[in-house]
Formats: sequence, structure tokens, C-alpha cells
Amino acid sequence: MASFLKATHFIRSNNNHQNHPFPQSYTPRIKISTSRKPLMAALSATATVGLSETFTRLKEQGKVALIPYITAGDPDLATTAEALKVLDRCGSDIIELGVPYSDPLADGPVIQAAASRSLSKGTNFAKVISMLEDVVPQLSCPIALFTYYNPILKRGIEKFMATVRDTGVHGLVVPDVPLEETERLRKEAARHNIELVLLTTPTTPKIRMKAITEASEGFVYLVSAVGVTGARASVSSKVQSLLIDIKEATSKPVAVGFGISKPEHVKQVAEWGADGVIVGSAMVRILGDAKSPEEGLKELEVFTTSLKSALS
Ligand SMILES: O=P(O)(O)OC[C@@H](O)[C@@H](O)c1c[nH]c2ccccc12
Repeated sequence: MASFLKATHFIRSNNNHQNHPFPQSYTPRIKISTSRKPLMAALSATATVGLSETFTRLKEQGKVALIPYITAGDPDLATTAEALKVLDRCGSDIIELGVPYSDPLADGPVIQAAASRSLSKGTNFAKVISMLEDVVPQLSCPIALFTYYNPILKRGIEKFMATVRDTGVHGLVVPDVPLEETERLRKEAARHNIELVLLTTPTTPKIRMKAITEASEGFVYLVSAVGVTGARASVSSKVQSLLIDIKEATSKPVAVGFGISKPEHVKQVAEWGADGVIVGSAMVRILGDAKSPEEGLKELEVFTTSLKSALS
């Protein structure tokens, strides 16, 4: 207990401004020492399947990936299992599944509320994993697990990766780890054939953005707006120039998330050259506001289908 608390404190207290939701995306004042161990062994073990292969396949077809995000356990894990199947059936190319966490500092009200409802129902990491063990074999698209860093540290990085990999999860998104600290995570992820997706934001300096694109696996997550997750009226036109900058820095696929909640948004971001679009809060809201799980799943199906057709 003490050691993971200390580790988390270390990460946060080294950031320029406290509790910055995206420590990957800006330069910390104090350089955090990183292991010098070569990554060769780890990298040679990476027979990447999953996220990057999905993007390669889509690119060949001239298509843009639809990546919904939902929070596990809201309204309950049985509904999450069904929701994953619905999302898969409606043409999702990758699904980002959030592990609920009590201090979701990068999340806006919709996902925060979903996480606390889920936690109050008793959802925990072990239960999410056992649900996934059951459902992943029934899905045709890869899962990227979203979690804050603390639950990983609590279990131990290696054990966490092994557990996640055993469920057949292909990717991992961890927003609150500074780039300098991702080396250990990346190494363990690579050893377990998990693609660790890193995030860049509109305020990330170019040189750091380049480093993020180099270190990111699967795809690069472009956060479209400063702030926290949540549906917005429109997608900032700045995304278009950010995409140009990122594409100059890397040939890896780039998926845009934050505030994308309508078919028009999805279409717009695709036209600006994104390789994927991530839609979170709008999905989470549907499941959270529904009168019953069945209603929620039906609405989710309609909504996902409408997003998918905006991409075809
Ligand atoms: O909810 P939005 O605005 O549609 O954004 C995507 C998002 O939900 C998902 O990728 C996500 C959920 N929580 C996060 C925290 C940080 C970064 C990304 C996320």
C-alpha cells in the first residue's frame, strides 16, 4: 500500500502543475530518471496483433476506425458485457473499456458519475477481468483497456500486464503517466504483447509530441481539446492543424478523442485526416441515462450505427 501511494505521489509531484491530467504531454520540471536497460529484448517479443494491425487493415480499405469508449460496470458488468457485443456488432473497430477509478482526474462529469456508480455497485479490477475472459473470445474487434496508473502500480506492473494479456486484451491507455515514466510500462506491455497507447494534447510542445509519437504503440491518441472528457458542441478546428503536425512527426495511426459526440463530428474529424475517432462520454451517457439496461443497449446500437455510417 505505502509503496504505491508513494509512487503515485512521486509522479504527480514532479509535474509542472499539480494533478495535470496529461503528464505525458508536457515537460516536467525535474527530469525523472529512467531505466537504461535496452528495450531490444522486449521489443523482439512483440508480435503485435490488435490495434496497429487493425489500423493497417482499415488503411488498406481507405477507412477510419470507430473507437467507442464505455466505463465497465455501469449500470452493471452484465450490461457492459452485452454493450461490448453490441458495439462490436455495430462495426466498432476497437473498443476502449474503462476500468472505474475513484479519482478520475482527466474525466468530466459524465464519466466520473459512471465510474462512481460502477464502484458503488462493487465493480473492481478482478471482476472486470473475469467479465472480459468471458466476452473477449466472442468479439471480433480488439479491446484497449483504459485505466489510471494507480491500479496498475497496486498490482505490480508485470502482474497487471500478464493478467490483462491473459484475457486477450490487446491495448492499454493510461493517461496519468508522464512520458519519462512510461518506459517501464512500455517494456512490460511489449513483453506481454500489449500495445501501450500514449496521448498528446493541443498544448504539447512539438518536440515532446514527436517523442510521444515515437513511444506510442498501436496508435497515437490526440486529445482534441484542453480540459476533461465530455461531449462538446463542436470539435475545435485546431484539430486539423494538430493532425498535420502529428502526421509530419509520425507515420503511426492517429485517433482523435474528447468531445466527439455526433455523426457530424466523426465525419469532420475523418475529413481532417484522422485514422480513428474515439467517442466516450456520449456512449457512457446513453447507458447511464437509460430507463433500463435493455433500453440503454438498444439506444447504444442506434447511436453506434449512426456513427459508423458517418464513416462510410
Ligand atoms: O468522453 P469523450 O469526450 O468522448 O472523450 C473520450 C474518452 O471518453 C476516453 O478516451 C477517455 C475516458 N477517460 C479518459 C481520460 C483521459 C483520456 C481519455 C479518456
